[in-house]
Amino acid sequence: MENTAKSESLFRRADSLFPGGVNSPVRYFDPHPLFIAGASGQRVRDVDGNTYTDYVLGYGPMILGYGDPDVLARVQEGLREGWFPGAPNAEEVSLGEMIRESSPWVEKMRFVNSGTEATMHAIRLARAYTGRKVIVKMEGGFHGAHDYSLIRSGSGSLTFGTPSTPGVPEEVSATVAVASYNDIASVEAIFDRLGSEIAAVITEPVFGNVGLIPPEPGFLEYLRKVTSEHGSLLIFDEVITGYRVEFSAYQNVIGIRPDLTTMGKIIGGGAPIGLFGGRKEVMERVTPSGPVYQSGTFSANRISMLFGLATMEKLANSDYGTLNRLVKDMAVAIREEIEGSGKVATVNQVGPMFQIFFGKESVKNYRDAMSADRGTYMRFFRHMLVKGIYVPPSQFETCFVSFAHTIEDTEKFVQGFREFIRE
Ligand SMILES: Cc1ncc(COP(=O)(O)O)c(C=O)c1O
Ligand SMILES: NCC(=O)CCC(=O)O
Repeated sequence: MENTAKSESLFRRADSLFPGGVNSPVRYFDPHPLFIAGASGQRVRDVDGNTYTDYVLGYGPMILGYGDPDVLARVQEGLREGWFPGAPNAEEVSLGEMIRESSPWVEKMRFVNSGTEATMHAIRLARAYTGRKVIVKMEGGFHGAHDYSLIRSGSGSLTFGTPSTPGVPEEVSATVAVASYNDIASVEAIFDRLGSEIAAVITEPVFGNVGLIPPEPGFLEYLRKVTSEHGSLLIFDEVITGYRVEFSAYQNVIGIRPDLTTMGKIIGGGAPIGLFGGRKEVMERVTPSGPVYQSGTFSANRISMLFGLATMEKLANSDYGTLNRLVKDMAVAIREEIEGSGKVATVNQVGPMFQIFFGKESVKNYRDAMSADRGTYMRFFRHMLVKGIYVPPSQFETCFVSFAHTIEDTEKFVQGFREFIRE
């Protein structure tokens, strides 16, 4: 790393305030995280003045890059009217309409403040609607940090070695059955045993919290079929994938209709947001139109709605095809570097998301990801940081590319990778 004395000093203060010195565990890395002072386009600048081309993008929301002038102007204009929470506003209607027009299977929705809230409420709603208790989730699937889903979960809960965290009552964990992503037989076995008790299957359509893993052909189709046959709901957690690959939820890219969808990240343009939505008859069970309680002081607050609206309006006119091609070409170049080096590694890529795994020929499920060489990944992370490139400080996150990234950026990334893999 370059000189990071100011980050180090801030971390010392932070460490006395926050557990582990951070306000979310995924931000931590040894010996201390970088404190970011500013960000513009595809780059972030730390408090010591070092700049990095960023492939973290705030863990996903910043698909336009940072400080987009059109978003900023729109939000500044809107904020002149104030930033009141706790009352309906015109912006929530416009954003909701925009989402339903571009993701029509989200017939009715509710805005919340995070992806965690979104999946928590979606799960409760599925249980209420079906009158059943059991939730099926995928091993390594991450749906936020609440009790219902922190069971053999991904992201920071893997990185920090607490796959089933202390503090979750056994009674809650006992209502969750864990299957394997991309493994139809593992889902089938659970339905054979518990079919009539299963309220819902929840999964990320593209796995993004054990690194990145695309769905194998037929897997998501099978989830749709088996849930329909058993009267269970299918929940797609699109907190990462919503509006990532095209201007729509990923469900429309693959043509599979879930009963409920959760979103977050991009639809709030970098301000706190979450959404759960889906079939009208299911969503109408939510208070006040139905009995399933859900509320929030800051839900659909005007700041998040303004950021979301400005970002989504811009995304509606953005060329996802070019972005996806840029990242696909980058993945091809990385693959060539791996082959040329004679080393064992692989890269998974879907649209503007990718992740590299060392020591594996291919990564198709959670077990593959877990057996990748995490030590080498962390050495790669540090190597790239020295080159001025910031990738997530964990094997179990996904690299994101924004509309602000250029071919020069991706070439520089590939060059950094080449130096590392040949070393
Ligand atoms: C798929 C998925 N679901 C849910 C969440 C939780 O979202 P949040 O961090 O906004 O609570 C995340 C990421 O954090 C995620 O990747
Ligand atoms: N992929 C996991 C996340 O994006 C979580 C971010 C956080 O908890 O800070």
